[in-house]
Order: sequence, then C-alpha cells, then structure tokens
Amino acid sequence: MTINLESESTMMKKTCTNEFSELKEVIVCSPIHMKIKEIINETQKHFAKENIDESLAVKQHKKFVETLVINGIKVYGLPPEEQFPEQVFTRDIGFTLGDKVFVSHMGSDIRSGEEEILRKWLQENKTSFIPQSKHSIEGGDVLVDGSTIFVGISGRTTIEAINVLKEELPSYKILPILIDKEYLHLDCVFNVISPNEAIIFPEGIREEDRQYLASRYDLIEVTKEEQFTLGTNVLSIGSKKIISLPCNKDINTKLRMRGYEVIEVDISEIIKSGGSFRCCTMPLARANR
Ligand SMILES: CN(C)C(=N)NCCC[C@H](N)C(=O)O
Repeated sequence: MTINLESESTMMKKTCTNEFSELKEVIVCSPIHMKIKEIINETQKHFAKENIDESLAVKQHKKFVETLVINGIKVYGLPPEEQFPEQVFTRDIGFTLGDKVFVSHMGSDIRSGEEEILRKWLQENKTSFIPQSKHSIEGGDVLVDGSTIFVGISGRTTIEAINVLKEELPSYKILPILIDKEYLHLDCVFNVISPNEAIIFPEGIREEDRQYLASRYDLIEVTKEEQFTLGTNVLSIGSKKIISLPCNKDINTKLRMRGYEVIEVDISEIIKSGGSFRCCTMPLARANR
C-alpha cells in the first residue's frame, strides 16, 4: 500500500538509485535528547556507564550538518522528541529505493514511534511513501546499487520483511545478506562507495555472501579496531567525496589512495550509541548516475 500524497502541482520526486552519487536531499535529527537509556546494541554496552554528553553530541552534529550544507545538500530536520533518545539515527526509520520512499517498521521497542514522526513529515511535505507495517525492517540494513538491493538479515530486519519488499519491488534483484548478530546493521559491516568498490568488514559476513560481493566489487577491508568505530559507516556525497571520522585513519588512507576526497568530521560522541554518518542521514534524493 502506498500513501499517495502527490498531485501534479505539489509533486516532489524523490529518487535514490545508489549509495554514492551526488547527495541532494537528506533528513537528519538533532541529538538534543540523545542518551543510552536502554542498551540495544553491542557498542552501547561499552559506553553505557559514561553515557552521552548531549551538548557535545549536538555540537558535533551541527558541524556535520554544516558540512552537508556547504556541499550543496538540502538538509531537513525532523523535530526531536524527548521520549526518543535514538532519533539522531534517521537512516533506520526509512529508506528511498529508486523513486519510492519506504517508512520502516522498527525492530526495537525503544525506537518504535520514531517512524511516526517521519510519516508526519512526509505527509506535511507532500511526499508519497510506502509504510512497512507487518515485519521489522530498518534502513541501516538496506543498501541500493542500481537494480540490486542488498538487505541485511539482522536482529532488526527479518526475512519476512525482505519477502514483503520483494513483492513491492518486483523489478529489483533483492539480495538478503545474513550478518553476524554481533553487528547491528548491514551498514556496520558493508557499504558501497562506487559502481565497483565497496567497504567491508569481512568477519561480519558469511563466506558465500562475501564471495558474491568480491565478484562484484573491489572490496576495501576495514580492520577490527575501525569496525568498532564504524569505519564502514561513511557517507558518500558524490564527486568522490566521502565523510568519515578522523579516528578511522586506516580506512581514510585507503580511500585517499584511491582518489577519494575524505572529509573528516568528528562525531565521536554520537558513535558511542552505535551509529555513524550513514546512520545519521536518511537520503531522500541523489542525482542519477
Ligand atoms: C549503522 N547503524 C548501526 C545504523 N544504521 N544505525 C545506528 C542505530 C543505533 C541505535 N542506537 C540503535 O541501536 O538503534
């Protein structure tokens, strides 16, 4: 079922056909109420005691948003609500595949309800969407590359939800990728940065899927240390520009050696809750390749 809100005059076309072409429009949310209230992933276990300094997180997030704006990206902010301490990770509440915007069904209780804020925003902004109402699926598990959609089977995304997506997008090749439960989402271990290059933490993905990915992409490996600091979770904004954390030195060097412009932004306070740049952005529109 599509919630149709577009009319000829108000139509706002949203299209994302990959993870790396020029980013045009993106949804974010300020971490003003960010907190580790309940431990819902492995990274948070390490930081639960010291928790999050929200004012530092807000400051870092502002810099990140400024970087997006300076690069010509239209940034929309969802209203942060106190009851949702994980709202900064807008990636998970929805995803744009081709010319369709999907609203997720969250896989953790503490995050359920965040997607309602996105639905409201899409309605107010006359953007049609497809709600995923039955089975849990989160945007951190969904990556698109042309006619292929990779979907992680994780603690948050089920095979049943992937089957629903297959029915909704019959013209795509949807490839489920089973990820080790230790890792929250597919984008914690895999990310596509060009038509023929991808970043991977190989230990998080089983052998047969790794082999397929290796046949399709030149795989750039992230070390165990940099997987912990979400080295795969960079954000490509187009023209070979990639936003990455200063602490992920090894992957940044590898990317620079391949001709990428790595823009370092420090969101070290935010990653303590288990997500980095990709997780903090829900792209609505990218340029067509
Ligand atoms: C790459 N990742 C992990 C994401 N796409 N999202 C981060 C979500 C983190 C949040 N504390 C949670 O556990 O839901």
